Amino acid sequence: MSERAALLIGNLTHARKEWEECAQVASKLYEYPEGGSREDFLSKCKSGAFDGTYALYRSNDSNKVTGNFNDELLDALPKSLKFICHNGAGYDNVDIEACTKRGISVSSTPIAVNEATADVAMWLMLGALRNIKQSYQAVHQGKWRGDFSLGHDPKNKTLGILGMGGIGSAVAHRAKAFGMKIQYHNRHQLPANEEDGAKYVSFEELLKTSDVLSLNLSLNPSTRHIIAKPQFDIMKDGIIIVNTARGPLIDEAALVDALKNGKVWTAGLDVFEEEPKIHPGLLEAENVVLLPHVGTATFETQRDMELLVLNNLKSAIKEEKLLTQVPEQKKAKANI
Ligand SMILES: O=CC(=O)O
Repeated sequence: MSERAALLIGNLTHARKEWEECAQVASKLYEYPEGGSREDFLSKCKSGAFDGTYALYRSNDSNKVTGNFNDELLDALPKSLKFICHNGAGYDNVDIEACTKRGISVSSTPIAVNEATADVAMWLMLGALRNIKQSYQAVHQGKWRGDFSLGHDPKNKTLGILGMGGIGSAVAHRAKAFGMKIQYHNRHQLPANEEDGAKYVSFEELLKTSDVLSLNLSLNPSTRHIIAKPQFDIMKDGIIIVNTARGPLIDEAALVDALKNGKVWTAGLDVFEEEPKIHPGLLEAENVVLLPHVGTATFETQRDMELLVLNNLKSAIKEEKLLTQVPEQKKAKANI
């Protein structure tokens, strides 16, 4: 077997020991910890510092350092690279088509993220239903209830889920326990046994008839700004928007307008169009609940995600296949 080294880009917090154990299957372990820069990373790659790398682990936060995995970066990586194991359910910062063209397989971390992200979606949904920001701020400012107004119950409200994958289904499961009626839209209807009573509707019907809309789909060129002014225009007046998926799914400026003119009653957001920058209209708005992209930020989930990435890495080195390869590549398998 030719050399099969592994490269860790970014930090591992919960599964350090398991990473070190990868030395049993990899011919060598390289590390490029956080703290560098894209320029530095590219020059190390070009100088041969990671030669022989066959599979790499890419932490989600390392994107801040290396930037997106695009043509430029893929060209600089060692030619021996065959597998990219990305830590994150979303992988919009990896150019999958460019990887496929080079014969590089990519995995992400679905499943491991489902429960924690769905918990945060419910937290934001309940917060938005109660328009919690006003009373939360008032009590912290010593104003007791302040300019208090009543919220809404989830019970009997129609929750529209855009993207009924693992996270969407976990949101549906939780929302049902709160008495919500669930409808969803996907490119394809799920088999009846996976719908768990949720109603499949068209995208337009979802927008027109939902009281609360939860975004649980991935970001790609065809879903960027899937929610913009024309979509807000046909929604019910007073709809509530929850986004725990990716910020650029929503045209943030259009959301700010819709919050101002009352089309959207409140919103609960964990993700933003230009993270970590947040549209000033959202920061100022009294009717939004904001979190700084912490959907998967629990000890248990972070560890599960790290372990899943490492299991992908080990499977790549030992068996030349990934456990959770991204779906686009499964379709384009012929090219890999
Ligand atoms: O946003 C978090 C993830 O993609 O896992």
